[in-house]
Amino acid sequence: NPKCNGKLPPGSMGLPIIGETIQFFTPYSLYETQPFIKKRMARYGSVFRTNIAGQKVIVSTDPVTNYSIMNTENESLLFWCTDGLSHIFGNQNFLSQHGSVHKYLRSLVLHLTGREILRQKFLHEIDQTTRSHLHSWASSPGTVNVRDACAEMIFESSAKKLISYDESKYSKKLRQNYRAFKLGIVSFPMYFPGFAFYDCIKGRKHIRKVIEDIYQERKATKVPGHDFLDRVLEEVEKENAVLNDSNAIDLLFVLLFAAFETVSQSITLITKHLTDHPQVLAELTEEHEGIISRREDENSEVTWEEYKSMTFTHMVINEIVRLANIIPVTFRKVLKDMELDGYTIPAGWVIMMVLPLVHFDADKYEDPLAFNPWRWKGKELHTGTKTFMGFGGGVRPCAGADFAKVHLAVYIHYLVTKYRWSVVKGGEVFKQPALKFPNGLHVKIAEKHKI
Ligand code: HEM
Repeated sequence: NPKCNGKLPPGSMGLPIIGETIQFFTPYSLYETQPFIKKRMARYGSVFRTNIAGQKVIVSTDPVTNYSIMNTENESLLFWCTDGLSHIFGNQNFLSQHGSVHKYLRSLVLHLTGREILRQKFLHEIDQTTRSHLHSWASSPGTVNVRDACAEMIFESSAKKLISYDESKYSKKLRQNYRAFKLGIVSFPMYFPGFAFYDCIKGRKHIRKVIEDIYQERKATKVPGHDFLDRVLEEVEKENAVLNDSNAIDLLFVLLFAAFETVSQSITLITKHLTDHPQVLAELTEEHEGIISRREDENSEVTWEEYKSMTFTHMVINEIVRLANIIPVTFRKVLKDMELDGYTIPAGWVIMMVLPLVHFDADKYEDPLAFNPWRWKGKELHTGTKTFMGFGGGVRPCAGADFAKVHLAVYIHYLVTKYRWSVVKGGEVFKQPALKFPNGLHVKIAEKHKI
């Protein structure tokens, strides 16, 4: 029984050291509440204690409590990564910053992911990349594993915007290393060969080295890349700069990961769900063919006005984000003893909020496990609410939500208007609690006018 100056929430700390880590990482289906959480809620109620990966954790499942925690950042409670994640992302990474430093970094990140840059510059680039990748998928003689092909497409697009990375120039392939890295990101932090965390840290070292080389070369030569790195270097070189070489490289590292992994998983899920739900596909096709019919040139690029007009597309995106729960849990660190739902949470513990629960609550969403984009009709689509926290909410909502949505909307636009596809293999999805596609999603895809 851990020490506490009050009443600790009920629960079990499991085995010495590993606590309940094994139970927490037990796989489960995309369309169910994590059994680890469900069982303990039934036994202990909406707040309980546990030990995951050596970290003392309070699990908070009540959406109203979670919403209020997400709106709080003060001397008692701060946004936090677990110790394992801090090790991976760097101790001074963006996610672990607070107050004015966080505010400053967030506004810097919005130069990469905010609406203005998306409207002025990136929508055009995303359009070009998506068109060319879909065209090459359709031109390939065999099948395409959408899971890998999407990861490649989004990685290429994000790495270009961030650091003008050109895969052909470097022997240490960034994406390959991100693969090892991501497998260990939600794992027990055991730095020993054979453990996913070990590969993850090794992957991190390689990736960081590539980013560092690009960073140092740019800093020395001062030849602009017309990318986010130019902006970062401007900040590093300011007097009294908040950013230094080390945390600037960590920032690039975190953003590259956040940008490509979340978006490529969402695109894979969208492709899968459109295959399985012809009615949704039909309504999307109608929306996008309508957009094309209103253009002077039917082959022109997607414009910002068109993007904003894609109401049904945004309903589909919200529905995918609601069901996928790509960020299954988020953390806050308790700095001073605090009260939560009648219990005392001691300083040093971590609160783990399980945001997906509200997305599967039958009182909030009728038939919650069904993929039903029409449920979003007339509802708020772009802000976090007490019942929709797919992109977080409160004081630190997702900084990349618009960036992700533009990628997804442009992909949907070209997929449904120009291509037909069928799944030939794979498509299974499970959670652990990160999303896993064990057999990928292999499709045969062809341009409509060639069929
Ligand atoms: C479908 C795609 C995405 C989903 C579902 C998603 C979800 C989330 C969620 C739930 C949070 C809040 C975490 C918390 O409160 O603890 C968050 C934060 C964040 N996301 Fe995303 N995200 C997505 C895409 C992206 C992309 C593409 C980027 C960057 C290019 C990004 C960058 C960030 C950053 C920097 C934060 C921290 C914000 C802050 O602390 O102020 N995300 N995201």
